[in-house]
Parts: sequence; C-alpha cells; structure tokens
Amino acid sequence: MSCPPPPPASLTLEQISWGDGILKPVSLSLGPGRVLAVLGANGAGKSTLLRLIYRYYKPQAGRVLLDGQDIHALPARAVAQRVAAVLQEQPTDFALTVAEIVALGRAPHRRALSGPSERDAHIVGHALQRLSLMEFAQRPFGTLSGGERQRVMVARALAQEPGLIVLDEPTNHLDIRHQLEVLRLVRGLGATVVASLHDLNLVQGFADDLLVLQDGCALAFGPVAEVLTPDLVARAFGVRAHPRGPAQFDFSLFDDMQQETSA
Ligand SMILES: Nc1ncnc2c1ncn2[C@@H]1O[C@H](COP(=O)(O)OP(=O)(O)OP(=O)(O)O)[C@@H](O)[C@H]1O
Repeated sequence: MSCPPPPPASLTLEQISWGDGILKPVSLSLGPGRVLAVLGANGAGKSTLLRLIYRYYKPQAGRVLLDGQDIHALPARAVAQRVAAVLQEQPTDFALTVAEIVALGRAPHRRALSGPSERDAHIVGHALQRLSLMEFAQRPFGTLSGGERQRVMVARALAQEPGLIVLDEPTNHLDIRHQLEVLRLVRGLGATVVASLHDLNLVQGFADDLLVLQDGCALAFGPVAEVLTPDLVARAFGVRAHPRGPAQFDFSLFDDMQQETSA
C-alpha cells in the first residue's frame, strides 16, 4: 500500500512573544519543506518558541500561521493532523509497547470511537521500520534505553504524517551514529522542520536556515552558511570558535561516505 507523503506546511511567525519578556517578539517565515535549526544558550527561549509553534502555548502577542492560518483559529485536532512534536519529556505510560506508542501518532487522523484502519497499521509498521525499531515493537516502552526511547518518539511523529515537525533537542541521548541517522531521516521526510539543537557541528548538513536566540531575543535568522559565524557563536554563547585541529573529526554515516567516494 503506497502512502504519499503529506504536503509540507509553510510556517510564519508574526511578532510572537510570550511570558512578559521570556520570549520577545520574533518574526520569521519558512517555506514548505525548509529545515530550521534553533540555537541558543541554556535558557535563551528555544523550548518556549517551540511550544508556541506546536500550539502548547498561546502567544501573548502576535500570531503563528500554518499554511497562512492562525493556529489558534483552527481546531486543536486540525493542528494535530498537521503538526507533530518530539519533546524532551517522554510518555510516562511505560507499560505501553513501542508499537502502541507509535500508533498514538495516528490518533488525530482517526474518527471518534473508530479503531485503527489497515492504513494506520501500515503507517505504524513503516515508521517502526524507518527507525529500526521492529525488534522492539512488542517491548514495553519503559524497558528501552534513553536513545531507543528517543527513536520511538521520532517514529510516533512520523506516524502522524505531519506537514510540520517540531523537535526539541532530538539528538539528546543518541550516540553519534543515531544522531546522524535521526537528523538525516528527519531531513529526508520532506516535511517542514523546526528543531532546537545544542551541537553546533550538527547544524551544517542538517538545516537550511538558522535562528539564534539570546535572552529571548532573535539574535540572527537566515541561511546557515550566512548566520553561523565565529562572531555569532561568540555573541550567542560567549565562547571562541576555532578552526578544527588535527585531533578533531567531522562525522558522517558510512553510506554517505560511500556516495562521496563513488561520486
Ligand atoms: N512557565 C515558565 N514560568 C517561568 N519561567 C519560565 C517558564 N518557562 C520558561 N521559563 C524561563 O524562560 C527561560 C527560557 O526557557 P526555555 O526553556 O525556553 O529555554 P531553552 O533555551 O529551551 O533552554 P535549555 O537549552 O536550557 O533547554 C528560562 O530562563 C526559563 O527558566
């Protein structure tokens, strides 16, 4: 059964602010399929911004537009059909199996009181496969490692078939191979993506655009290659960015390397 991917969403933030200065007015526009990384020191306002985008918070002022429509003028269910969030907080219902957690991603698409359809089961199976979780499908979620749980959360978002996927530090708990795999997978979904990251080295190769926050203010926004400069790193994080020395490595997946070698 083929499942055409959902169309990517466009996202516009119009002067959104929250919490009496915790997030000061931020504006930006992302075209369908763009990947935005959000960077900033601890407490800069990244999670707050993400919560406004996935409709967990309502802006104190301003609007979040999804495909041109204010998300607070839309029913919550309509937003849930278009926006998936992968959060740092994970489900506490540890008794559910991995397959059951991933199947929760289908909930916004189901009619009240109706059970999972054949298509739902297919999409859940596909999401488990893409995150290499088939062997864990019947394991209780609570028995998984932190990294395995994080992959389950990404699989649940995938099962939701979103047009916009919001991820709060998606590489937390992941070893270097799974970090690269998850970011490549998220990038390859074709959805519009907003992800907060702490590792500056992961931004290049993952994101098209970069938003840097500092003390709740947008310090910079634009294409990664233009925005991510030593000067910006110094201002946002208070550290000096050095060119890589001989004991430093850039990492890539083996199949990426094979493609590069055969190119
Ligand atoms: N509900 C709240 N009430 C009061 N202060 C809050 C609330 N939510 C967030 N804050 C404060 O707002 C600031 C921004 O928090 P936020 O979680 O958005 O930062 P962050 O950039 O995601 O940080 P980190 O990298 O540490 O996860 C922090 O100083 C935080 O303590």
